Amino acid sequence: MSATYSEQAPAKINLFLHVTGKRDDGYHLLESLVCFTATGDVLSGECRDDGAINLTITGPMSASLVLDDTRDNLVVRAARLLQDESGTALGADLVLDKRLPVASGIGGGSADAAAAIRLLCDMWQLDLDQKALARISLTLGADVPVCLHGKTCLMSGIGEELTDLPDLPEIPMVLINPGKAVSTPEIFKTREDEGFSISGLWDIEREFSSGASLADALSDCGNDLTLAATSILPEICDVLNALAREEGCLLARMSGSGATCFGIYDTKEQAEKAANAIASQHVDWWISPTQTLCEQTRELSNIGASFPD
Ligand SMILES: C[C@@](CO)(OP(=O)(O)O)[C@H](O)COP(=O)(O)OP(=O)(O)OC[C@H]1O[C@@H](n2ccc(N)nc2=O)[C@H](O)[C@@H]1O
Ligand SMILES: Nc1ncnc2c1ncn2[C@@H]1O[C@H](COP(=O)(O)OP(=O)(O)O)[C@@H](O)[C@H]1O
Repeated sequence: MSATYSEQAPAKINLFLHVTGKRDDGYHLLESLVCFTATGDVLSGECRDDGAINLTITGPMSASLVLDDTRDNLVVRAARLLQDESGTALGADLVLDKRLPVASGIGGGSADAAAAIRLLCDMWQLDLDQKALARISLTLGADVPVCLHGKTCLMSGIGEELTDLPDLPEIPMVLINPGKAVSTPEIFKTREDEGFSISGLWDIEREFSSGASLADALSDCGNDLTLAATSILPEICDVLNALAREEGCLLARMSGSGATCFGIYDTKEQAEKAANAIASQHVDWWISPTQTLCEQTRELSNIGASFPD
């Protein structure tokens, strides 16, 4: 029996997201402080020697994806690109435990693609250089390079320029999605008439010892896609208000192109309490109390333990 490999696909959070320009090909230039959370999908797999790539999708959010052709799934696309690049004759039976809401601004599909790259490079013992991996990841989506990087960083360009930042402490958070997908291209199109933010505002050397000091610095920034997203899905305002009104909330903001929003809380207890209180009023919302991944917790999660449900 062949060994089972497993990789975690943590949700990506855009702590701030500024749109700083637009390229001739229509892609937008961004500047975003990105971190990752202990909430995420889990990808596992076994090696095949016939080159076939099979994907089974399980988990609470699998219904949003199982009806799609799995050939279009970012996990399978990542696997095919790695096969082409490396020339390997190996294949894989992959299982994606889908826990993150789909098309929700926390990069679930991108995180899965990045997890597939990590898992298959390990399983197939590929020795591809960083340049090849960066190229493959960007081909899969603008958010895939940062998910492959997997560490707190400042993301710029269209998503391919990554600057490491001092690690964040473990910050208590609540993630909420109102249960409705939003389309990233549509959000960018809707904000067409809005101007651009200035780049270079974030002090890349600044260190934060607590969620409070981070939230304070983040209050000078924002998410430039919020106006467009709330005009398409006004429920996002309800989510932001629900997060902000709970005790201990230091900041409530939308991630990416939405609709998932995050609240930063002073303590873990306050985050848990807020999540429970909001869940009792909104049974159809996806609500996840969590925390940011920092160096220490990331090392622990690499041991192979899966994310908490
Ligand atoms: C907005 C962000 C912020 O982190 O997050 P999400 O909302 O997806 O989580 C990302 O840039 C999304 O990255 P990703 O979802 O991989 O985007 P892609 O598949 O490459 O592009 C989808 C579409 O979004 C628009 N797009 C995306 C990225 C970018 N820098 N400029 C753009 O204009 C383009 O219209 C593109 O056709
Ligand atoms: N493994 C996957 N998980 C989620 N979405 C996927 C996956 N593979 C392909 N997709 C497609 O990618 C699109 C963006 O999904 P996702 O990455 O979840 O969005 P976002 O980056 O906004 O959180 C969806 O429309 C979905 O159909």
